[in-house]
Amino acid sequence: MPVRAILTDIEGTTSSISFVKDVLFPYARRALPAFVHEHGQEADVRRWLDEVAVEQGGICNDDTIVEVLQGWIDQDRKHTALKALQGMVWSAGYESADFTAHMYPDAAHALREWRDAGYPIYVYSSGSVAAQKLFFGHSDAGDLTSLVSGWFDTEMGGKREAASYARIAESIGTAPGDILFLSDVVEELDAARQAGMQTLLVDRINDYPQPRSGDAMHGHRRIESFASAGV
Ligand SMILES: CSCCC(=O)C(=O)COP(=O)(O)O
Ligand SMILES: [Mg+2]
Repeated sequence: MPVRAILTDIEGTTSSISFVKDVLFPYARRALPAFVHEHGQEADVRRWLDEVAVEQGGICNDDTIVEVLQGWIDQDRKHTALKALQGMVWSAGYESADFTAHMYPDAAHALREWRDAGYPIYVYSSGSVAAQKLFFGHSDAGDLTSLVSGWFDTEMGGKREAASYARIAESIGTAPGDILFLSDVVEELDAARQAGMQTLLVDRINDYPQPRSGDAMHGHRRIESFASAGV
């Protein structure tokens, strides 16, 4: 089937899970208390803190909200409010050059090649759109934001729900069957395939030392590098 557009996940796909778990999450965990203290009354921050407070049964203390958020970081919850706040916190880390975002060289190379060949590239990650832009803008391979035609986060819906992929296809104006989605998570690929997209399972051997095979692949073609995508 021809491919007309590429949609990619970030963590575990273009970039290592360990960078997110060992650098980004601890940074956000440490920086959250001071960030909420300094910016908690700004409308775009308050909005998310209030959402957490209401969801937790009406907490009225910011320190408690911070503890809830830190617990969610420890559990790797893909909650839209947490992801929005994490993006704001990481901004300071990237800007002060505390770290750059990990990007596999094969991913950066393929994204450039695909873009040069005329394929529009889109990103769909649980990280907020702002966090995705920071990530691609401060990657090990330099600023890659100009390669990306559009960014999608969980405001489109959960990554394991077929409806989210249908919404993304509609938003970019391309038939689902012409879109190739790359991810390390089989359940995300199942949802994308249910919406009609083509899929590739990315097994980064640093992240997945036990390569998925047989039944664990759910019939998705498996690659270990973007160089083998065959686009
Ligand atoms: C791009 S922001 C940092 C990663 C992150 O917070 C996250 O939850 C990534 O999830 P993904 O959907 O890219 O696997
Ligand atoms: Mg992933």
